[in-house]
Amino acid sequence: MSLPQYWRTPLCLAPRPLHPWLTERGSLTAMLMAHFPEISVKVLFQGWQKAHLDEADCLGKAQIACREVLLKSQHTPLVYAHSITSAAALRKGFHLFGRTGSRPLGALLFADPTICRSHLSWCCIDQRHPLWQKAQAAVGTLPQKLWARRSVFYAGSDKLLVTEVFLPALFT
Ligand SMILES: C=C(O[C@@H]1C=C(C(=O)O)C=C[C@H]1O)C(=O)O
Repeated sequence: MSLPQYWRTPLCLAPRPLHPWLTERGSLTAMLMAHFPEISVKVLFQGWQKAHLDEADCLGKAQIACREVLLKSQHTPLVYAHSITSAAALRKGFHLFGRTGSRPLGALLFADPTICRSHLSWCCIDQRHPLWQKAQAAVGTLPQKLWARRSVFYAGSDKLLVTEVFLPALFT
């Protein structure tokens, strides 16, 4: 069992070039588009899976609907994103979640003024964390430590937990 990665890590411990990316409260996709050419979404997985250990407190331990993507600039991967919601939320507040396709999820979330967002939290993850393992499987060799952020989007009482892992092109 992997050790818990702490999502209350002080921002000052993150590499300074990552601070604007970690703290951006608007659409991360829009921010990437403003800094990199030809941003695209490569869908890696869209389906049902078990919540990770550090997600269970947000969405419980039942099977959850999951979307995993790479946000890329041309051939360069920039962000590995992992978004999860409940079966009930798929029928209600996040009914478009399963039909996003290669459109960025943010385009849907930030277009709906009724959807709210929690505070952002960040964490340094390593090879013990499933998201570090999935990012490496998707892009190949990665540094031993990566920084990730996460927040919860709310549609009424329905929750969508979005975690974004920042890849080396953004901090090296
Ligand atoms: C939430 C946003 O959407 C981005 C795109 C995602 C997707 O297409 O699955 C997931 C997380 C984000 O990196 C955003 O742009 O802020």
